[in-house]
Amino acid sequence: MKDTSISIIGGGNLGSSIASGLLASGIFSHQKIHITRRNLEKLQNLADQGAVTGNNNVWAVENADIVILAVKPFKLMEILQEISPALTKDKIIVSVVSGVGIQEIEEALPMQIPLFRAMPNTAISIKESMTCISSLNATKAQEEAVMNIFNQLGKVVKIGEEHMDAATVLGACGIAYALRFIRAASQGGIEIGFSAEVSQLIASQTVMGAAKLLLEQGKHPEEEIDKVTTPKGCTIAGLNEMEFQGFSSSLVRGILASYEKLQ
Ligand SMILES: NC(=O)C1=CN([C@@H]2O[C@H](COP(=O)(O)OP(=O)(O)OC[C@H]3O[C@@H](n4cnc5c(N)ncnc54)[C@H](O)[C@@H]3O)[C@@H](O)[C@H]2O)C=CC1
Ligand SMILES: O=C(O)[C@@H]1CCC=N1
Repeated sequence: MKDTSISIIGGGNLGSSIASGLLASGIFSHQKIHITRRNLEKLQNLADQGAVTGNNNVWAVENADIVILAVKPFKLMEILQEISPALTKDKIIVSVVSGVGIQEIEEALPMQIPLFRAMPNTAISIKESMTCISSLNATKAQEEAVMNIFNQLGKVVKIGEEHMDAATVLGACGIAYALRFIRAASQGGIEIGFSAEVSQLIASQTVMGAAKLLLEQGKHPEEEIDKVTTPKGCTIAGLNEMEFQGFSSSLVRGILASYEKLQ
């Protein structure tokens, strides 16, 4: 893909994370990665790594084979109108905007264009995203090309558009929930004697190990939990107290509250 150009419109939290992941991945030549934002100073770090930064969205789209839209939902229609004159049928559009359906985006476009919705999370900056993808008007080859990009930036799964809000909650918002778990566990660790630094290291590496046990061995969480819960031991005592305090149900209810916010 060294000759392919990619433009990210909206270099905020997610857009910049995507650019960082792309720069680290080597999928595209650095000078073929364009990123726009109104305040260019905030993109200096990406420019220092060789990405092309700017605030001209039309130029960025004209000079792109793949366009990633990463602005806030309320800005999306305005941006689509702005870039419409620069769009051609051979460009691929990928929206990472939450809560705006693929049909709604298509209706705002001047012609039929291969259109994707992708829902990554901010770990895309270190090539560890979970990205869910759906598409409209795309050929098999275009689908493979887009899946291949996100596959190199973490894990990717193709989903029906109707599941995109669920993907937003579980994957994109989910990283915040996982981080809050780590933060809370670290605070517990400090209470029982560790420094903040050591506590965070233990909590973070433990979560990574737990996730890898499931991802690499395809195990069910309870199977792995059973290996840790010694009869009359401290693990089951902790787990049962957590459940008594609503641990699992607070997560399920939080996920539902997040999902309802998108409806
Ligand atoms: N932050 C996250 O973890 C995730 C965000 N999303 C979606 O990604 C989109 C972006 O979210 P964030 O990065 O968090 O928001 P953000 O506010 O950090 O980024 C949006 C960026 O767009 C820029 N922008 C505004 N108008 C512009 C224009 N006319 N031309 C160029 N740039 C312009 C803003 O200056 C800002 O830097 C949202 O639609 C959000 O729903 C999706 C998944 C995860
Ligand atoms: O909280 C939000 O609205 C956005 C969407 C997914 C992650 N952040």
